[in-house]
Amino acid sequence: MSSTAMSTTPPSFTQLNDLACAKAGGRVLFATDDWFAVADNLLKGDPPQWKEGVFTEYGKWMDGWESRRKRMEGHDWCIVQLGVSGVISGVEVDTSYFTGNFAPRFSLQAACLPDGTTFPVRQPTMGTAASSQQLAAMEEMKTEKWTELVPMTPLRPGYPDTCKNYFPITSTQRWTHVRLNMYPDGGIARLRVYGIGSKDWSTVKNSELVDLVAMENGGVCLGFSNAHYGHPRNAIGLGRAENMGDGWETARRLDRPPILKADKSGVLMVPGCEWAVYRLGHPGVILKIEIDTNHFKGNYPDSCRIEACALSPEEEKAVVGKDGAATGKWKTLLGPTKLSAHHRLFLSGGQVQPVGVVSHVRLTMTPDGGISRMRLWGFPRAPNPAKL
Ligand SMILES: NC(=O)NC(NC(N)=O)C(=O)[O-]
Repeated sequence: MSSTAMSTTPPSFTQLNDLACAKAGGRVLFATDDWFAVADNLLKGDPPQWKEGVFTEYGKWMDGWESRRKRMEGHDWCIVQLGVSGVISGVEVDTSYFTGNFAPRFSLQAACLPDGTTFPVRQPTMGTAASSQQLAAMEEMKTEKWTELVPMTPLRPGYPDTCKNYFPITSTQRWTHVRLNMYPDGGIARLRVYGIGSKDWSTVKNSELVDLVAMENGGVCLGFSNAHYGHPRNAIGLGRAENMGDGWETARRLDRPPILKADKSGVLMVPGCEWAVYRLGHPGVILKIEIDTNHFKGNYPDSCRIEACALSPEEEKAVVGKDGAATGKWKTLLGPTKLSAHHRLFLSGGQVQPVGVVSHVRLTMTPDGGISRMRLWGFPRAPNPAKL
């Protein structure tokens, strides 16, 4: 089911979507002990912090999940409902700043629980632990449904060079929940569950417009030229971006001419651009596009364009990782389009080119900057116009 090999350089699965983060709707449903710091901190999107000399009523302030030193039988664990259910390719267990108090061992289980599965009401509160009634209620849940993805494995302490613990996962099943076990107790700063969302497309009607690239619908970023300030996977995240950090933002390109000039249509004449390639959650016909530069006010791109094509899995392998994801198959879906600051641009009709059924898109921004969201609404398969 899993490999327990740990590596220090981030493995490629960390480029996928974090299915558990709070931003994607991930939630802690149950934790055995929230004494020093509540389990909900595991799912925060921002990197863990250290606050020198800051203490709470219960102990040292810590940015993560930290249970008490156990003085009873058992071990600590929590249940996380994934924000987006899907196939998990790997996990990152970050022990940042937990040095004398990190969880020495952990394991990860997963389950695909039916909608409506209920858990005891959770009120995350420091200085508390699950009551015996709550623990008994959890026992009644058929916990044998949990499948082990990572067996009990040592973790390393939260020093800068040892805090990141990576574990690849080979299961190809769809999961809705994970259970994180700490043996016997201690602290973990962040849990990142990397993978690709999976949607039941059989329930989607031919005439239903769906954002085919959205993370929750199985879209994923496969490659990019630059993600200096923000990863392009953010552009397919849930809802509108919370702030500038929740978008795709590149560094300023250094090949921009010292004095900028524009063509007759006002598009800047610059040699370089930045790109990101996405696989759609389902091949389809794209009819409407939204490009949102929300929060990018002094750093929105001058323009963007989108190309699209249908790629087989073999063709995808050949394309991904290549400079500019070059393939002769790209067709223009959206020609060069001027963008503006902090603005939601909706495109349809004659602006969106009829390129047929496509499975992949390449979003290009010129010359650089930030795009907070890209939405590609379409039909998940070529519709029969007579039936619309
Ligand atoms: N100094 C500590 O961190 N002590 C304890 N933890 C917190 N957060 O206070 C502990 O015993 O693990």
